[in-house]
Amino acid sequence: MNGSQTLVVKLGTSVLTGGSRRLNRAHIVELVRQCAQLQAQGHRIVIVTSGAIAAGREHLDYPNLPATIASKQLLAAVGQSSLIQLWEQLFSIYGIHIGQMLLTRADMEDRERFLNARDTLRALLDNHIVPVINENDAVATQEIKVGDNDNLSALAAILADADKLLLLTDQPGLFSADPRTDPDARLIPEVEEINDALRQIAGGSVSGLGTGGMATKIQAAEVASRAGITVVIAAGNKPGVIGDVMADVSVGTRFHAQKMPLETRKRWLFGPPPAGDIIVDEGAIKAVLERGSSLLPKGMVGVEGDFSRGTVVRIRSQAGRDIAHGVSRYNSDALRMIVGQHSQQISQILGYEYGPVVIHRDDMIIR
Ligand SMILES: Nc1ncnc2c1ncn2[C@@H]1O[C@H](COP(=O)(O)OP(=O)(O)O)[C@@H](O)[C@H]1O
Ligand SMILES: N[C@@H](CCC(=O)OP(=O)(O)O)C(=O)O
Repeated sequence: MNGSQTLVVKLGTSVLTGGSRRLNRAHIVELVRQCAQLQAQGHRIVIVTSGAIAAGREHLDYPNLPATIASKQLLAAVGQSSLIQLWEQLFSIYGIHIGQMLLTRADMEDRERFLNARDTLRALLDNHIVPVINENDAVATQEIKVGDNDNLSALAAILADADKLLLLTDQPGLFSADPRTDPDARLIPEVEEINDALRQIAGGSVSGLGTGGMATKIQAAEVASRAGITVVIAAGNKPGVIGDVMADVSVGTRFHAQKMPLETRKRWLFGPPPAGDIIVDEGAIKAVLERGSSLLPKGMVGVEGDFSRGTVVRIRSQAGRDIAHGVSRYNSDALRMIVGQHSQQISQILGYEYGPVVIHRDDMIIR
């Protein structure tokens, strides 16, 4: 549908519990209703949900546990299942299916895992299933976790190729100081640029429910806005807030998406030097350079080097000309088997497939 947008909605523990010790079902169903309405209009919605730890506490009737990481992981393991059941129940009221994705930082930093997560997310969205994402708290160690769902939602927004990221919390937006402690704090409606002065006004969470407060929301806004995604921080209990953000009605604090988003997104994928070469014919060079096409197996004439799926490789001509660099959707062994073949043959030859293209145009930088 024309004008269809992808929106990632992050709901903090503060929103899901309404500041109480239990999940506020009546409030969550209202947010689900807004999401269902937007999905019916052709938009794509991704939910990033906190609340597993709070749900675990509620489910186990507020147990007396030592203040350790293991206790939090225990609570998250118990609570995540109640939490996902709740999302499932509430979306089913509107006949919408959900798909659970539990991620860690490791899923974003390893290229192959990044691509796998991105494929799953896209497949869910293509099939009108709402992805419901949380950090995999039960297994995430200090080294591999994102640590807070604000930053996780920014990564999810990049994965989903989102237009907008909405961080719903218990305040109307970002204030000039923490409104809980400073009665003179004013709402900041627009942020053009995130700088040190702005970072300083954002404090941590004082409610004891959330993780990170406004500080992690600003970090998330920085990551997402640099990737060309508009970010809004707003109150979860503001009537019609999700629809307002989708319709660009002024609400909460809006961070402008930065320019040249595609290149920034691509750069996020790149970094290491190419791990191998894909040699292509003249037809493929024309398609890539003149028509901005993805690279298909048909245009390949050879593969050099050993690399895994998700690795950055060079596309070059038979004469050795550097054409483009891009993320290969297949490993080098698989590519050697499908050199020169039609895309329809891929699954027959390999016994599996990751789609018809070898390197997608969105994952490619022309040299
Ligand atoms: N400059 C600020 N503007 C608004 N809120 C702030 C600011 N600095 C700190 N905060 C605090 O951040 C809290 C929201 O973050 P947090 O408790 O982590 O909630 P969530 O569960 O929604 O992520 C607010 O309740 C507020 O006390
Ligand atoms: N993953 C954790 C939430 C972590 C988090 O960032 O919480 P919040 O600040 O409330 O968004 C959970 O499900 O309890």
